[in-house]
Amino acid sequence: MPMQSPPATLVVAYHGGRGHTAALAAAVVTGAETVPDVEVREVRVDEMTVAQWRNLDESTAIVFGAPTYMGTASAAFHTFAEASSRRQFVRRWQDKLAAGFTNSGAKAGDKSGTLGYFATLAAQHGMTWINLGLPAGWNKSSGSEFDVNRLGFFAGAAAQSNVDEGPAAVHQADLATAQHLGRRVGEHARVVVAGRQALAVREELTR
Ligand SMILES: Cc1cc2nc3c(=O)[nH]c(=O)nc-3n(C[C@H](O)[C@H](O)[C@H](O)COP(=O)(O)O)c2cc1C
Repeated sequence: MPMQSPPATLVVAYHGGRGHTAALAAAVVTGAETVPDVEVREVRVDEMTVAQWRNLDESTAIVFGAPTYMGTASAAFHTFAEASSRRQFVRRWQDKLAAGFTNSGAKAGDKSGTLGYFATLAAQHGMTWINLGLPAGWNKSSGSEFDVNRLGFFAGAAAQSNVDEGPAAVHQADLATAQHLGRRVGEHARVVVAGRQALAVREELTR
């Protein structure tokens, strides 16, 4: 008889400055919500409560997000990351899945610094990094700025928003890329939960 796995839980933990990164966070949530058996939450890392820390502690996957400021994640995100060291000391986030997304004003804008920082944070916690899993878009004559992964990042989802426009102008290709990341992490989280449960049952049966 097929076994019902408990739901996986995915938390999008982000700092949004003027709203562009928040729009991307919403897109990650939308993508993750398309995956069955995955519960999705969003927390703003500059407004953490005890309950939200608990959400992170109990999650299967955490997707980190922040605007790129001065070539790295925003200071508010770094404050959250430093606060997470209490979890790191006791390996509380060990073996969770992790991924990341960022927005910047320039097309490149040193966003790799931010995505690389997220991956390092994940590694310090012993988390497993999920990359974007998409080829580069907009890199051939038949391509366009509306290609998914139009900016050609691989470590995570990267977006560019003009500094003189509001969050409503976040590029639709970047929103689609963020949705893809949410779906991808959700799918991996679901597999991890189902796999762990199957292993536990097998070990129980062979005891
Ligand atoms: C303090 C500060 C530093 C910034 N540094 C960068 C940068 O290094 N690279 C870049 O392309 N844009 C930079 N920007 C532009 C922001 O990345 C961009 O406005 C931001 O991602 C918008 O997202 P938000 O609305 O979530 O803040 C910077 C903006 C600020 C305020």
